[in-house]
Amino acid sequence: MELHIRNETSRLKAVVLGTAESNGPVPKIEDCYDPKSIENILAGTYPLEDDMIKEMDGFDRVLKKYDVQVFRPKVMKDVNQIFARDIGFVIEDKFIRSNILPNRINELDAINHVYEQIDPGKRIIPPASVHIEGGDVMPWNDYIFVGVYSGKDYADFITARTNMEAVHFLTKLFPDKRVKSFELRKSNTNPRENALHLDCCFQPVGKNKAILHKNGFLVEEEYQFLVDYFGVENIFEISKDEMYDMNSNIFSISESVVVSEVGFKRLNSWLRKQGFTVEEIPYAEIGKQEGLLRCSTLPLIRE
Ligand SMILES: NC(=[NH2+])NCCC[C@H](N)C(=O)O
Repeated sequence: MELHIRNETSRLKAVVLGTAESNGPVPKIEDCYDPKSIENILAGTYPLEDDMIKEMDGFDRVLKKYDVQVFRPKVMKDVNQIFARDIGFVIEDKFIRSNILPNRINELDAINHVYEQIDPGKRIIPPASVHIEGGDVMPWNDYIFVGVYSGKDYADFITARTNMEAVHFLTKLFPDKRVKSFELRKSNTNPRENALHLDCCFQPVGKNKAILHKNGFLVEEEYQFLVDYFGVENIFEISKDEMYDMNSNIFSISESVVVSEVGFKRLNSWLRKQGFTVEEIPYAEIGKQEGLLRCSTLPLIRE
């Protein structure tokens, strides 16, 4: 397989889509690794496997409608394998294995059938000191945008998944790219104050537009860099509640086609006004685990 990913929006050819099958029983609070799952468990609203399978089937259908080759992970018993995004990622022709949260380590083996099709010389395994998850990594042409948390209390945050070592690692691995990091706001307890990954508060769409949530960023100048880079007229700024609902986590099939959640009324109407084709699907049950459409995918080949 010839991998090729240069950005977030070029025409998608092949992707891994996670699976909600055998997602396991409702987790114990102490086994959760994001505050939104905890909130839903406490409220008795944690999503049912059947509902999540239906949502992911709907996503699969849209991808296939656009002739995208869709790989699925091998189903592992009682393992949450919905968020394929985080277990590895592709930049240019390289597949980088994530050093993911130890709670999620089993998820990696499930895509061995894909991994084995990749030229061994293009498989990258970062050293153990590099903490990195695909949700924090966004190739954007000459840039690689990376969400990080570098506070001294990093180890206290199960919601902090990517460290500065990861930024240095990517800088060395891609000497021709500009690696730009963004400090993200973390909370283990309040999902409205937690940018779990960079794609929970930012995502480029189309050729030159972006969805953005200011409060997800800890450093004002870093947020401002994105506003200046895309231009304020090309930015769709989302509210705290919209970030909580994961509006920045839609998914691009191409520069003109996006998959979005059916409830994202304000965002979807903005996207249509900008000329996008918006494929709306229900995905709010998956959203209760603090991940959405981008998080469920691991793009392998874009044009
Ligand atoms: N790329 C993402 N934003 N992924 C979301 C992952 C959500 C999952 N509950 C976790 O905490 O790991």
